[in-house]
Amino acid sequence: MAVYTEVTDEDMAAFLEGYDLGGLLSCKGIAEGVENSNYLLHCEAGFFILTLYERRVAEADLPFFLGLMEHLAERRITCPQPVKNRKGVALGRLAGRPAVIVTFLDGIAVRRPVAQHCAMIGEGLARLHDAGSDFTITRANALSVDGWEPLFRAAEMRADNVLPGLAVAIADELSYLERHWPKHLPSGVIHADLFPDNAFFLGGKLSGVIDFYFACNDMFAYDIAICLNAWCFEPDMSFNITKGMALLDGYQRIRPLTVEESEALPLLARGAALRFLLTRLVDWLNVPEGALVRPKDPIEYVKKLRFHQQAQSARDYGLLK
Ligand SMILES: Nc1ncnc2c1ncn2[C@@H]1O[C@H](COP(=O)(O)OP(=O)(O)O)[C@@H](O)[C@H]1O
Ligand SMILES: N[C@@H](CCOP(=O)(O)O)C(=O)O
Repeated sequence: MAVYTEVTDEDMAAFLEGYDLGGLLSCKGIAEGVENSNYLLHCEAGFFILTLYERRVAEADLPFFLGLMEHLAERRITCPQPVKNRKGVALGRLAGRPAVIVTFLDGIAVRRPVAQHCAMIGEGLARLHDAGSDFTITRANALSVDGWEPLFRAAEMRADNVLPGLAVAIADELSYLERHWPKHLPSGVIHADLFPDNAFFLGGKLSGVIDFYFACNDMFAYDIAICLNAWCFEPDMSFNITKGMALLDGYQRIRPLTVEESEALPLLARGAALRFLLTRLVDWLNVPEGALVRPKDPIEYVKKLRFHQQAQSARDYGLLK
């Protein structure tokens, strides 16, 4: 359960007084997520999500995230919308943290995606990339290759307690990726965390996308690589090429990949696996005392990384052309 910051009833009531949402009927800490503190608010005006931004979200980046959600919604991407208070401002402060209320999205996040979900997520991702093309605020990816070394240093001394030999394996991979990371692939606004828990489905269709707090400007194909990692492995950590094919086909129905993007896919998949391995490792080793959170398993991403390290080409992910 991700609640790092508790909010007193008095503080909550004072905060909500600034909004036109009617009385608070109930407020529950949300069991999913690992990054921020989230509460489900039931107000007289309906259901809302209250997010208190925690350690990985820089307050200066909030105009990018909130502006992006508004921009995407104007281009028919269903995503949460920041709710403005009576002064017309969405970003507030609660219990010492930056805080925002967003609209609640209906839909179900699938626990065990099948190929059809992967096809829809591929298509949805490409639509999101297109919709972001005229968004004018930019944000560098703080968790791209330059951000991995500091994460590794924060976990290096204790990495072998999680898995013997892990520190050396990460150091070697980091050094390889730093030398080979591509620089000139097509780029734009990417979601950067489009995992199954951040995509909702309703009536057999992708109904909405949430959690834009890693969104940034980076390579489109890197976002695809993140999704291949998150959506196309089986619980035994074998890669399901049928799901990979579905995701890549779905994406290319909207935005075909360039030859350079296809060729870079195995390398980008390695980078994406290392990125999530590192944040999970750091979080696994540093659960804040008293926080209600279930940290995610870093070893899952060690296994995914091993698959990518032996991949020869994009064909190993189901890319046929
Ligand atoms: N706008 C929303 N509508 C409906 N549910 C939401 C919304 N935002 C968050 N949630 C719920 O809260 C959970 C945690 O949100 P998420 O943004 O993933 O947290 P974190 O910032 O910690 O990654 C989600 O898995 C989902 O169940
Ligand atoms: N997707 C990340 C963790 C952060 O995302 P959240 O949406 O689950 O809070 C991972 O799986 O490592």
